[in-house]
Amino acid sequence: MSKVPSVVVLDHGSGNVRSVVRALEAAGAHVDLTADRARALEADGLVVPGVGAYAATIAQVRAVGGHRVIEQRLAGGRPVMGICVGLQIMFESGNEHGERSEGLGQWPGEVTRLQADIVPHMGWNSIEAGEGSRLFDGIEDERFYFVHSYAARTWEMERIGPIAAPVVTWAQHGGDRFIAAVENGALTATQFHPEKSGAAGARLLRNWLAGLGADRSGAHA
Ligand SMILES: NC(=O)CC[C@H](N)C(=O)O
Repeated sequence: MSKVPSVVVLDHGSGNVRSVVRALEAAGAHVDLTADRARALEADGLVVPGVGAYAATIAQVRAVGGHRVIEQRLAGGRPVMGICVGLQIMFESGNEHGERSEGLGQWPGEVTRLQADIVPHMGWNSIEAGEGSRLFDGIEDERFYFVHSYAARTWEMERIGPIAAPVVTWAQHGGDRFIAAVENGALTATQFHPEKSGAAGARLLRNWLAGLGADRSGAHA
């Protein structure tokens, strides 16, 4: 019998986390909002949400030791999901208001300002799910809610030998194309807010939870 997946939402001082907690609970997870290292390592899944500036967010994540927890989880193939700035800090760096900040470097490339007449990109938008995506399985109306002025606008990570290439999902705003989601083994991230994206967002979170392999009882058939 598979148990209810346990998820830690990393409490690094960002706003908007309560809606992430509620959305994950509605999707069927037991959720803790904490920065406690042991609990963040032990949970079936770790979610790194974030709203606000890149520099402040990465500083907050480092201040609670989140960067070490993320590294340690990913080294052991334990799932992590980044949301909004939580996606952005997974890249090498971010450049907001002329301030360049070093990110966690899980993916090469820099997060830069959207090149569009209307910024921030705020509202519902469609996405082009990457081939082989599991995150968007079963989601017919692929429209999600975005609130951002910066984005990863290029994908520089090539396939590395037998290692499967990450699945990258794109979106467009004002003629500018940017990364809307990445599925890279244990690391998943969305630029949009699944917790604000209605039924599509709820299904996406259920899809992510389903992949957590919550049954860690060892009683594999
Ligand atoms: N929603 C946000 O906090 C936006 C995150 C980031 N500062 C951006 O503008 O892209």
